[in-house]
Amino acid sequence: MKYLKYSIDPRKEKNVPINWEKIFEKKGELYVEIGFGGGEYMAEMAKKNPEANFIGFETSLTACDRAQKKFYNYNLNNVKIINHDARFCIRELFADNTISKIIVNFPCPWPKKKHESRRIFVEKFRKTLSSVLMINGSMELATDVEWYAKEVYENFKLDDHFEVEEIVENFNRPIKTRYEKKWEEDNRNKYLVKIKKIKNGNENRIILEENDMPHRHIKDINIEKITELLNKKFQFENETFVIREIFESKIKERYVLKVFTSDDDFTQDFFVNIVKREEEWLIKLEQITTPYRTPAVKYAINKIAEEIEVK
Ligand SMILES: C[S@@+](CC[C@H](N)C(=O)[O-])C[C@H]1O[C@@H](n2cnc3c(N)ncnc32)[C@H](O)[C@@H]1O
Repeated sequence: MKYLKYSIDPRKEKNVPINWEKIFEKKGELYVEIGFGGGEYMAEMAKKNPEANFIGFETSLTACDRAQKKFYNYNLNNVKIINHDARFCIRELFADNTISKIIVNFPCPWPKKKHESRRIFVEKFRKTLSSVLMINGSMELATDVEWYAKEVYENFKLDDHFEVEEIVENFNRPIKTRYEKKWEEDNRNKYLVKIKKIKNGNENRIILEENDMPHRHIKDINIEKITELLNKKFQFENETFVIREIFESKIKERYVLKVFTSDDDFTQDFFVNIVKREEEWLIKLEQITTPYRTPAVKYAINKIAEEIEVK
C-alpha cells in the first residue's frame, strides 16, 4: 500500500543515531511530535513548513495507519513516523543538539501511581531532552489536565538546563488536534507549557553498533542443555534475559528460542536461532523479530552460546 511509505523501522537501521538528512534526502530543521494520534497536527505543520523535516512517534498501530493516509493525501515528503515508544526512540535515534522542537499534544496523564512509569514526562525523559534538543530548541506540551501541566512546569523549572514560560490557559493555536476539539466541545480548560533548552545535558545511549552484535560459531552443542535453560533468569549488571519458549525444527537441525531481555526498564521479546551449518553450529538473531541491538541482547547471544557449547 502506497501510503505506508512514511513508516520507518529503526531496528533495521545499521547506524544510530539515525542520519536524518539521508532518510529525508534533504537538510532541514528536525521537528518531532510524540503521540500524533490521527496526525492532524503533524500534517498541517509539515504542509506549512516544507523546508523542515518532521518525525512522529506513536505507539498505536491504528493511529499510524490513519495518519499515514492523511500524509499521503496531503502529498507530504517531509514526514516520517515510527511506531514505537517515543521516550526510548528519541534518546536512541537522535544525536545531541539536533532537534529544533518537540510537540506533545494531549497525552494521557496516567494519573494512577501504578501507571506512573507510562507518563511521557518522567525524569529520565527530561534528561533526554537536555541532550537532544538544540540550544534554544523548544518543547511544547498541550494538555487538558491542570495538575499535569503544573507538574511538568515545576519539574522543568527546577532543572537548570531549561527555561520555562508561564503556563498559558485556553491558548489558541492555528491548528487543533482531534483531542483538542473533543475537549473544547466538552468545555474543558486547556493548558500550554513551553520550555526552551539553555544548557547541554549528557545522556547515555544503549543501542550498540551493528558490528558489535556477534553471531557465535561453536563446534558442537549439548542439546539437553538447551532445555535446561528454559525459564532460568540470567543477569549481568543491568541486563537480564529469560528463555520463554523453545521450538525444535522437524526438518533440519535447528532450534528457535523465544527470548525476553531487559536493559534496565527497556524490555524486548525476540527469537534466537541455533542452527547447524556444515561442521559447526551458529547462534544468531532470527531476522523476523529484529530487536534493538542492546547490551542485554548481546549478553543473551553470548551466554546461550557459552551454556550450550560442548567444551
Ligand atoms: C490522548 S491521545 C492524543 C492524540 C493526539 N495528539 C491528539 O491531540 O489528538 C495520546 C496518544 O499518544 C500515544 N502515546 C502514548 N504514549 C506514547 C509513547 N510513549 N510514545 C509514542 N506515543 C505514545 C497514544 O497511542 C495516543 O495515540
